[in-house]
Amino acid sequence: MEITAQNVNVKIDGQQVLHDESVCAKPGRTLALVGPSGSGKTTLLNVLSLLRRVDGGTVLVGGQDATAWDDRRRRRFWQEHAAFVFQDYGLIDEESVAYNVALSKLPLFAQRAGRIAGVRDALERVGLDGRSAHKVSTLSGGEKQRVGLARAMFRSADVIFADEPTASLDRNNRSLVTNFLLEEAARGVAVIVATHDEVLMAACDQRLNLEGTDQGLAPP
Ligand SMILES: Nc1ncnc2c1ncn2[C@@H]1O[C@H](COP(=O)(O)OP(=O)(O)OP(=O)(O)O)[C@@H](O)[C@H]1O
Repeated sequence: MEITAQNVNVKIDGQQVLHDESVCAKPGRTLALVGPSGSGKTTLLNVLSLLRRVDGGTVLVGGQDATAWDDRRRRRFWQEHAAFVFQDYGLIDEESVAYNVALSKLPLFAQRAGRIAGVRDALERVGLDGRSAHKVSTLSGGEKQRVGLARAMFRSADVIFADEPTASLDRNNRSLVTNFLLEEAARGVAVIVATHDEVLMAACDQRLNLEGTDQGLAPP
């Protein structure tokens, strides 16, 4: 699913955070939003994922103008098409790891049982097999991040939004996240990632530098 921002402007507390930014994330490609701290990477990621509304410009989702979509329409997009790999994003601390991975995708009994093969596979891929019954509140920050990744694997989304997905991980787990994002792109997903991680940004095939020029390598 293609996600496009056209001349997007965002002001927060009177500060112009995004100024006429344009970018296009395509199915099967990885787009890295890069730039120094405070340059607006997370803000642009939130705009592209419809979590934040714009003060000017247009956001197109699959060719449709999504700029004025109401809450119901945006929720449908998140449920049907998107996966988020955000730190702590949407994890329910008091529920089990399996429940958090399968959230809203399985009948209740199956979520509770945590025995579904897809959940087990996803947890295995992120190195959390054996932890499925543990409460998320008992996990470390990096482990929680991997639960978010397992959830994204389980969802089979059309577009993945990832905010600093390798922060607070060790080298092995950084590679795991990077490989996952590349594999998802290889199967046709549009991957959009805000990152400071030079290895991850180098692995992406398009980069938007928010503090200057577009260094995109991919043709439009
Ligand atoms: N909710 C908010 N309230 C006030 N200011 C905000 C808010 N969200 C973002 N900003 C401001 O917008 C600017 C861009 O923030 P953003 O988080 O998008 O940057 P970033 O490039 O992702 O930074 P980092 O690399 O540090 O995560 C910053 O100056 C930040 O202070």
